[in-house]
Amino acid sequence: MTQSVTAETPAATGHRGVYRLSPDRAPDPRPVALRFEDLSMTYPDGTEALTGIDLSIAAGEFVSIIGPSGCGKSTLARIASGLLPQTGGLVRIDRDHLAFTFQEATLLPWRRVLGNVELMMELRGVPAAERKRKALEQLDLVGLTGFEDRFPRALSGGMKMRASLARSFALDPTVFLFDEPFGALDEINRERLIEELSALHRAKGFTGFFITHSIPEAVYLSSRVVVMGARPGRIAAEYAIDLPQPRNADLRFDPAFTEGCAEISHCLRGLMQPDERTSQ
Ligand SMILES: Nc1ncnc2c1ncn2[C@@H]1O[C@H](COP(=O)(O)OP(=O)(O)OP(=O)(O)O)[C@@H](O)[C@H]1O
Repeated sequence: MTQSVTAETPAATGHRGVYRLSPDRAPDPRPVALRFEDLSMTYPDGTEALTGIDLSIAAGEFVSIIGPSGCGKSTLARIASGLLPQTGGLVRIDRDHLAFTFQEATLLPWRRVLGNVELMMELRGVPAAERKRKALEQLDLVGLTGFEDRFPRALSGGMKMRASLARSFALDPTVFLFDEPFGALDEINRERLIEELSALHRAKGFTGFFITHSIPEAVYLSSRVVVMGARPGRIAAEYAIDLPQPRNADLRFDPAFTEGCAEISHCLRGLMQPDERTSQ
């Protein structure tokens, strides 16, 4: 069982749990991997999706973004990925070592699993022998060894997402953007993939930027959870997730985990005023 915020927690380890961060706190001294500076986005039809987003993510951090539907989470991820140009402010990110996974696994149906995982390396000109070795290594990491020769249609939703993750990890990304990658999966598959992603983050040390609707998913994976308010999206609150690492399935039963989820849920509900709900 993991430690919780109780009297059992030895004083020497300090108070562990989920706590709200002050907007005036000192800047993180670690190198920055992703930064939004006074970022705003207004779509051509006049929809103001984001306003005044200031957010800095340090190298190796795993940060989740949570917020009401339509608050601009996907817009933020698409701007970070470079797929969508912002209309105001700046985004700083190294896109040479960037990977992203969105809700759909987007595998090529005419390529076998191995061919799909090799695809991005092929596009970057990685020699055949090296790409095969690397693809097999990534497939092993995501638990798909033995499925290399299958076509995507013969995979479950969870397996397709695993293959998609393997394809991205093959590029050794330093920054990985996720936009609700497990949203279409059933609960058990989802929990398993979250546990595996958390272990992969620890093993590989990339910087994670994770969009989700699920508070437990965000708390499980993250070192920090950012709560966005309804449109035009802005940052409403940030929480440090100071829970033990490595994380495992037991964490979900830890009082510090459930209390942290409840607090973030409370914050989110407070942001969803009736007029905001009807305007979404
Ligand atoms: N291409 C577009 N043109 C105009 N408005 C858009 C466009 N794409 C998104 N929007 C609007 O911008 C706002 C933010 O959308 P976005 O998809 O980023 O929100 P979200 O927080 O990811 O939503 P959800 O949680 O439901 O996926 C919404 O009001 C949406 O309708």
